[in-house]
This record gives sequence, C-alpha cells and structure tokens, in this order.
Amino acid sequence: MSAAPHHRLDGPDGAPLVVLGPSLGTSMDLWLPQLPALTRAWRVLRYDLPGHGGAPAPAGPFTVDDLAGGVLALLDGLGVERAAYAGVSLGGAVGTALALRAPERVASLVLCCTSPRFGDPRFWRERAALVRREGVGPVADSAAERWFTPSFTGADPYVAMLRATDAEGYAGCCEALAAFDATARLAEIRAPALVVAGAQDGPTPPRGHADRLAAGIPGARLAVVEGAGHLANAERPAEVTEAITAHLDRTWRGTGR
Ligand SMILES: O=C(O)CC1=CCC(=O)O1
Repeated sequence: MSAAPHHRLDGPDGAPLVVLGPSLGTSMDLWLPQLPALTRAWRVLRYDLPGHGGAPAPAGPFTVDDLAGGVLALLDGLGVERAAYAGVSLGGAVGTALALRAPERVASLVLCCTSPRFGDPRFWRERAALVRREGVGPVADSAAERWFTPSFTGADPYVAMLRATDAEGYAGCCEALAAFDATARLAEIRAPALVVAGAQDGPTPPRGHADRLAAGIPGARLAVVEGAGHLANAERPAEVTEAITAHLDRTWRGTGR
C-alpha cells in the first residue's frame, strides 16, 4: 500500500517543501498551531493516516514503511525531489522510515514525541483488537489523559479528531506501530535531525524514546519541552514552533523542486 494519501498543500508556491505527519488518532489538523509560522517560508504538505481525517479506511494491513511509501508517492506526484519532514508520534515513525528508505529525498527531519520502537507489540495488537470490537470510543475517552498534561484545557478538538476516526484505520495504525522497530538502523539516517520531546509525555517519555532517537541518529539535536505531554506541538505551540522553524532555517532553505 503506497498510494498517495489524502493530503493538503498550503503556503507559497515554489517555496521549499515541508511534509507534516500526524499522530495516531489525529488528522492533519494536529499541525494547525504550526501552520501560520511554517507557511511564511515553506510550502507545507499535510497528509492524513488511513481512516483518519479525510482519508478513506484502509483496504488491508499496512506497515509504517508503507506509509512512508505513500509520502514518497505524494512527492513524486508533485514532482518534488527533496523535502523536509516533521512528524508527531506515528507521524514521526513515518519520517524515520522515510529517512531510511529514501535518504536522498529527506533534506531535514523533525521527530516529535516519537520513538524508534513504541514498546511491547502485544500492547498495540490488543489495542487494535479492542477498537475492532468496541470502536474508538474507549480510546477516545482516555485520550486527553494520554496526550496532555492535566492542566491543559484545549484537548477537545484533538479528542474530536479521534472520535471521528474510522475504527479499522485506527486498528491498522496500531498494528503498524506494533511491527515498527527502527532501533538497529538509526545510525544509517543521514538527514539533519531534531528530536522534540514533551517533558511529561506518557506514551513516549523522553527517557527511553526521544533520548534513544537523539543518541542513535548521527548529529541529532534533542529539545525537551517543559509543560508538554505527548502532543507537545498542540500543548506548547510557541516553543515547538520555534524549535522546528529554527531547525528548518538552519537545514532547509532549498528549492521547492
Ligand atoms: O496512545 C496514543 O494515543 C499515543 C500514541 C502512540 C503512537 C501515536 O501516534 O500516538
């Protein structure tokens, strides 16, 4: 499955391209807090995961590498040779897979609240089974606690994205997470990488996840954002936007083609 996913382009025509990948249970609108700043200097390509946002439900199982293939299909369709990529959580895993699969296409990489391996695969298979059995309701009910610190008051629009997600699309993404393990290949990544972590991230705490990415990817920088949980770009938009734009300013001023 490497068809071009549901997507949207914003920002100036011909500017260097930045691809933004969403997390499990969210749509491309996860990136709305960063959009105004990014579209000042970059063309921004956002996409939806299968069964999420405006994307159709998947026809069958898929892997994180398949999702990276979908991003490549999008770039091919646009005639774009090189782009920067930023992704949150599962969207970050897609960026890791993309940087391994097509290093010549990835000019710069931002890995937010993500991991080279998302814990015990059984956990993700059980969550897939739960959602196939009961729908996304149970995981949506607990999403605000998983995604944000207790003091965050803006969770509703993000939880609504999860409630609107197709159960099979969500389950397929859980299975893709279960099978994903890039730990042994991080040293192969050539893109200049920024790893962003939420200091209070529960699903992918800095210790054991972001720190492994930063230690494993040659030359990677690590930014830990205080007062942020798993969806750090939503909870601490100013800090995360600043970290991303500073990294892109340093590493991706190329052409849109
Ligand atoms: O469990 C969650 O909702 C957090 C998460 C893990 C991978 C991902 O993309 O989101």
